[in-house]
Amino acid sequence: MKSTAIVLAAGQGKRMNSKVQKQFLLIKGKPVLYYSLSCFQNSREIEEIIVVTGKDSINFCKQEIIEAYGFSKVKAVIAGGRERYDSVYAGLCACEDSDYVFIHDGARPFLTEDMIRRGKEAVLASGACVIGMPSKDTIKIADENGMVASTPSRSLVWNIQTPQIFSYTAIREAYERARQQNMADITDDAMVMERFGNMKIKLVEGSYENIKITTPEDILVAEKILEKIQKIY
Ligand SMILES: Nc1ccn([C@@H]2O[C@H](COP(=O)(O)OP(=O)(O)OP(=O)(O)O)[C@@H](O)[C@H]2O)c(=O)n1
Ligand SMILES: C[C@](O)(CO)[C@H](O)COP(=O)(O)O
Repeated sequence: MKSTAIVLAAGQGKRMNSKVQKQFLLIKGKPVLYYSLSCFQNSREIEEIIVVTGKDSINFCKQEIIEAYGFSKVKAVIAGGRERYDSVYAGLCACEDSDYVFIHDGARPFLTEDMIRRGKEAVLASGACVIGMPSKDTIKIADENGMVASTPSRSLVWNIQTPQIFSYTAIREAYERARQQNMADITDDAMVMERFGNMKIKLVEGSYENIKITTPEDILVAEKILEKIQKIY
């Protein structure tokens, strides 16, 4: 059985507001993208990696990250699209003979082997799962006027992370159907499966440290997390 990691690094990083795209910013001397690639490279559960990046960053990625750090499982570095879901679709189209895909934000450096293993177990059992954590905050649903409409029970609310892991055939089919429709409000792959697929999605525990680097203060938080986990990369 072949598992492929699709690592997304084609975003503009507008909310980061930096000259260098956030996936290439350095945390303790290494690019953000390095950390998740390193985890997939060292994982026994992953056979190959596809990196999706901006058209203008393909050579940089190949030379300065994949060759420089010896990420031998990377099979292809391809151009993404305008939206995250376009980049995911490009990654899915680049897969060959994959049984399972781990779709991961390159902007989330701190996934772990344990998460990958838990995700693999869940996808083998159910065909679709997402990594996430129970919400620590109370969540409110707003109405169109910015007023509180309702409060879901916090015990049922999760914050969703990546990787999001699927049977390849099931997520590819869901994406093919979705692309015939309006995808404008789609923010993750589970939504594609929920709306256009045929599998129930298992929630699998990730970690509160599995943050997405989004705004400038996240880099400071990431440095602290890295100091804390003292991971040898
Ligand atoms: N067209 C896109 C948009 C996003 N991503 C990737 O999807 C992940 C999550 O997206 P997000 O954090 O929103 O990144 P950006 O789109 O770069 O950020 P922003 O919305 O601030 O521009 C990131 O690893 C990003 O590189 C991508 O591959 N292709
Ligand atoms: C996929 C995701 O990371 C799950 O939390 C998130 O939805 C990506 O959203 P973004 O707006 O592309 O950062």
